[in-house]
Amino acid sequence: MTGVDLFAAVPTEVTIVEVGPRDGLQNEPAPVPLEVKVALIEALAAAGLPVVEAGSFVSPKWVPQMAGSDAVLRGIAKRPGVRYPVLVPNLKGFEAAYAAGAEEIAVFGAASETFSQKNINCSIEESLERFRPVIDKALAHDVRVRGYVSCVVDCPYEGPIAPAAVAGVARRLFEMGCFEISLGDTIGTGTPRRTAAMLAAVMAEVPATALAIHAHDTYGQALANVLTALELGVRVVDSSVAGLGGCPYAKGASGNVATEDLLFMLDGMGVRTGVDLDAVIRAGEAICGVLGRETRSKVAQAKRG
Ligand SMILES: CC(C)(COP(=O)([O-])OP(=O)([O-])OC[C@H]1O[C@@H](n2cnc3c(N)ncnc32)[C@H](O)[C@@H]1OP(=O)([O-])[O-])[C@@H](O)C(=O)NCCC(=O)NCCSC(=O)C[C@@](C)(O)CC(=O)[O-]
Repeated sequence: MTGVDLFAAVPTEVTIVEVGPRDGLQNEPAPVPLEVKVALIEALAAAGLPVVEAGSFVSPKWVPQMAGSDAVLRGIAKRPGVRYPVLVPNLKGFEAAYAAGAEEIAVFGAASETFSQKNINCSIEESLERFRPVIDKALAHDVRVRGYVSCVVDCPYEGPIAPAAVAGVARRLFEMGCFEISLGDTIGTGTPRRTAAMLAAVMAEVPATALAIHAHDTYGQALANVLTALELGVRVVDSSVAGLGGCPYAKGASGNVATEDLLFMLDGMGVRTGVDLDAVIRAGEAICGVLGRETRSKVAQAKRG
């Protein structure tokens, strides 16, 4: 095997999208104070993370943890060159996000009908029709739009999801003007071969350069799935500091791959990210201290000794 580089296709540079302050904190049982959210976002940006998801402009009746995202967005001392996207489900959310200074938003759909109903109270088709004016308005105001697709491998209600269904939703969002499509393995049941099959179907519709992988680590498969995506040409990876999170509408789902663990793998493979692992570990310790919980990052645990 000497001379064969198994990882020749892995990009030399990867962009990490830190989703902990949104995907992580949306799932906390107790509300997290504004100043804690602001401090977390600022610490993550200071660690070199180029994209830090800062909140969600959704109904506070549905996700009370994300109430006050306008104050968060206004409260953070924004660093030049760092992006602070927020989730937006409809025009009402866009108006509020734009008024709070959002320069990037993310609309979020699903490849599963039942998950779409449970998460955003409408069918996949209705959601796409709802996103269209949001995307149009955002682009008219020079606001970039990312698109999420949930349940790209399995749905907590329907079971396996056909790769073609994922590809169809991803293509529609891309055609509507999303610059990037983040593919969410919401309940973390994907394994590398299934992830690769899903990606192959999506890549027939959307270029790899416009894709991100969003892997929850519920079954310990996240890093393997991320590496699979990188080998197939994906260059953007979502992750969550301390592995915080889950989805309120996917019972039992745990957090994304921990940013610390992702960084340890990428650093070890010589892939550039521009992110300081030790600074992320400190940010993770700080938020876990406030939340009164143990980090889910194996690297943070190991380094603590
Ligand atoms: C989409 C809706 C609003 C539909 O919810 P609905 O009940 O069908 O909406 P509605 O238009 O009938 O409005 C109901 C009430 O909500 C209000 N409302 C309506 N819109 C907004 C808004 N934007 N901001 C604030 N308030 C809003 C609206 O004003 C009204 O208030 P009322 O008259 O009853 O007082 C609701 O289902 C919702 O907010 N869902 C959000 C669910 C969510 O945030 N899920 C977690 C994020 S997705 C995720 O985590 C997965 C991901 C992205 O990480 C990837 C992965 O891992 O798979």
